[in-house]
Amino acid sequence: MESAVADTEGATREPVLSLKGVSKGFGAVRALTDINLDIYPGEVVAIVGDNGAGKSTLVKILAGVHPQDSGTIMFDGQVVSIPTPTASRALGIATVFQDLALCDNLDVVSNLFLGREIRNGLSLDEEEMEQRAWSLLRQLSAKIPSVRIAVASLSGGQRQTVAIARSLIGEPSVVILDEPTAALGVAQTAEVLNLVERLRERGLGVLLISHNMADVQAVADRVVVLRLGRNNGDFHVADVSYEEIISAITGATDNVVTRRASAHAGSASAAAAAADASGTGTVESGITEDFRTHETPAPGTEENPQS
Ligand SMILES: Nc1ncnc2c1ncn2[C@@H]1O[C@H](COP(=O)(O)OP(=O)(O)OP(=O)(O)O)[C@@H](O)[C@H]1O
Repeated sequence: MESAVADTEGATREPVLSLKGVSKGFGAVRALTDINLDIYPGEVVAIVGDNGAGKSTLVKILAGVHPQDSGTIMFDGQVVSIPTPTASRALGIATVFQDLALCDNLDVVSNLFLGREIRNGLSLDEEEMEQRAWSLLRQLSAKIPSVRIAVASLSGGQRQTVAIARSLIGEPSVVILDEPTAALGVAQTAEVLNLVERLRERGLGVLLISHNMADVQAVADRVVVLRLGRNNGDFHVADVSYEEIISAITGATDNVVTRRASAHAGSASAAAAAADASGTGTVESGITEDFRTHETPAPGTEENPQS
């Protein structure tokens, strides 16, 4: 699936990461079948799909947790294998899992440099690490009150920020974020989405796993839909509607979201017609944004045989 594309200046770009026909099974369960995916430098690609669609399995293959059964992974144009998490990091893929893997009792500097401490002779160079920590956090426009406080005392958004900043210490080319806003409130979510934009500005390829369509539409350039372990859509976010993404996720063109959307469109156009007649304003759609709240195939049915 790898293909060069022309950027706005006309220069061709190659994907930094490219998957071709990647499949993975667990016993009788086909978690992924023939997955194709390209990520370009400076691009945020959201992976969406219902529960069990295969998102975590895809992340784990790229993070070196599970090897794929078949298919090819290319990184910077070279075919690679990713047998271990160390191999994934060494290639330049940084994965921030939902648990963040921070040490709560250690301060921000210690967490950022954990396992990659800077030394001055035999002792740790605390001053250098502290300066680099501030510099990195400033580049990310991160709002961290002090780099010398224990991570336990930070908010959820700040913890996510520290985990993402730590992933950058190894200077990766691709960052994978697994549901980075799942446990966050509105303001903290906005902070993390700002951070994702900073990653894109640094020229990184970002793979964002998300269940939240507002996040996807706010920050992603492209959205790739997985359904029952297969590719089921690859859209430019600017060109696709919320209802089209939901249809690709659920595999149905008729579901509660699309029905509500057309009902809203119907009442909106009726209201607009009435407003036109009376000279007053229009009506906006009020569809919910987390697609998991909508109809999904029941486990064990033909629609969802894997559950
Ligand atoms: N280690 C495993 N052993 C057996 N089956 C697995 C394993 N990991 C995943 N699966 C199965 O693979 C399929 C894809 O699961 P996966 O966790 O990748 O989906 P997901 O899209 O991340 O779902 P969710 O949104 O619920 O996290 C599911 O049917 C799941 O039960």
